[in-house]
Amino acid sequence: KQKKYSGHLAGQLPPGSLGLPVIGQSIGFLKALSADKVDKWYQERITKYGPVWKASLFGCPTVVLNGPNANKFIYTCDGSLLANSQPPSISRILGSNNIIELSGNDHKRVRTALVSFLKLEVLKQYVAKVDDEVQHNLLTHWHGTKEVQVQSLMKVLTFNIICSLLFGIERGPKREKMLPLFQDLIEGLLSIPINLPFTKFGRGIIAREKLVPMISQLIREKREALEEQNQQHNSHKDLITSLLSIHDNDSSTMMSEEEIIDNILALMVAGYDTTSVLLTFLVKLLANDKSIYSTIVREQQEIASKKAYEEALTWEDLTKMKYTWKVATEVMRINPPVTLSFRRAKQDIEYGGFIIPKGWQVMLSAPMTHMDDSIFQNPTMFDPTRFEKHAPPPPPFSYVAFGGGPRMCPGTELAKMETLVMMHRLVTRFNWELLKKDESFKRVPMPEFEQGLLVHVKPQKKMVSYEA
Ligand code: HEM
Repeated sequence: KQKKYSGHLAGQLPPGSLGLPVIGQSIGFLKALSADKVDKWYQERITKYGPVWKASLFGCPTVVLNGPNANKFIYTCDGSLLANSQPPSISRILGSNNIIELSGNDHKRVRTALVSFLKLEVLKQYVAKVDDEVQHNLLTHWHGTKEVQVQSLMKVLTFNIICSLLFGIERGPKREKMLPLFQDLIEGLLSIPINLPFTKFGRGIIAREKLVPMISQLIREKREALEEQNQQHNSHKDLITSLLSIHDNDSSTMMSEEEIIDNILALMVAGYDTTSVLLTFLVKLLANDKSIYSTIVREQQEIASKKAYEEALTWEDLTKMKYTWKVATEVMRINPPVTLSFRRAKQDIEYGGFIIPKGWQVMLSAPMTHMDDSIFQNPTMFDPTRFEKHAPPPPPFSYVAFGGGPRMCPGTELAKMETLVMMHRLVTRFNWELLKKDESFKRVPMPEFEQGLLVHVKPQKKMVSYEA
């Protein structure tokens, strides 16, 4: 029998167990997460309790919701009912002004400013820049080596692209100084918040303290450059310049310097691991599935055949990579890079006949819908034709690799651009084989391959002649 909730809304708490004090079900959950079996962990509870149930996770009573309607409810819910809620380590390291922490008008304002650079019409101009970073990455790290660790190289690539496009930091010592600092910062985000110099959290704080003056200096330089320039000819060379140039109605800049710093850090974190994970899964898939590999190669060779060897890709070329993107979309259906989303009830909420009390955590098992056989037939089968034009599109809020609603990933177009350019250059320049056919990965919470996905690489003929 369910306990009655005696808060201001009368009703029942969802079924389920809160387990032991503090620990709750966190250990079992983290174990399932690490083994990439969270869907099984959820399914056991859904079978037992139904689609709305409670548990205690990360020291907090939590209601877990499931299904497209639940996804829609959480993704589109007003911020005064459900707010974004992250562990305290995240806001301490990324700063309290970062977009993930904000809600209401502040969220809208900061998001509008970021999207004014990240939207497709603007990003289209930067395909050649992304291509330059991709070609440089391949020449530096893949060429001339027999064995590569794919995941770490994909991280170097996404870091470099973000440095170039978003921060306007070109190749050189500044980037090299920043990379290890960003890595410490990222490792500290999901750590136990004990601030000592040797803990992950402590190292994350130290990294923030070193990065903030570097970014401040960058902002100063860009502000000066902007003042010297004729404003009318300002062509938004990077995100920071763009943020410094856009103004509110009262002509003050839309974001303060503190806000720019916190959001620069947040964008780096949001864009670095996610896209590199997708690229790593793609490399693995293409090594194991010859039929998908050859269809992608055909699509990419067709584009390459009309261009000179190193000629930069254009936006138009990317629009012809439809099959490659369907494959990437299906990769993210089966292995979504982001699987956990947390919110917090700002007031008592009635949902599905139950009460979610104020202050409780609400967790979205969003990608459960990716494996729901009433939505995606034969869900464990890899089938990019699900996303063909003639196939019925999945119902709203059931494919949620990029989230949904007003907080849907604003980096989708950038992630797509990076993925398509890298896949084009990889399949037209290299052949590769996995050193371990089924190298597994853990989710911590992002997928990390045990050996970083080791592959044996061989440059294709043209690359050899280029070398000569
Ligand atoms: C394959 C790559 C990516 C995937 C799968 C992905 C996935 C997601 C998901 C699922 C969310 C929503 C989380 C929630 O509602 O709780 C999100 C939010 C976000 N993503 Fe991405 N992302 C990717 C790449 C990027 C890139 C390249 C950037 C920018 C450089 C970026 C920036 C952001 C930001 C700033 C948010 C927070 C938006 C807000 O709260 O309004 N992401 N992403």
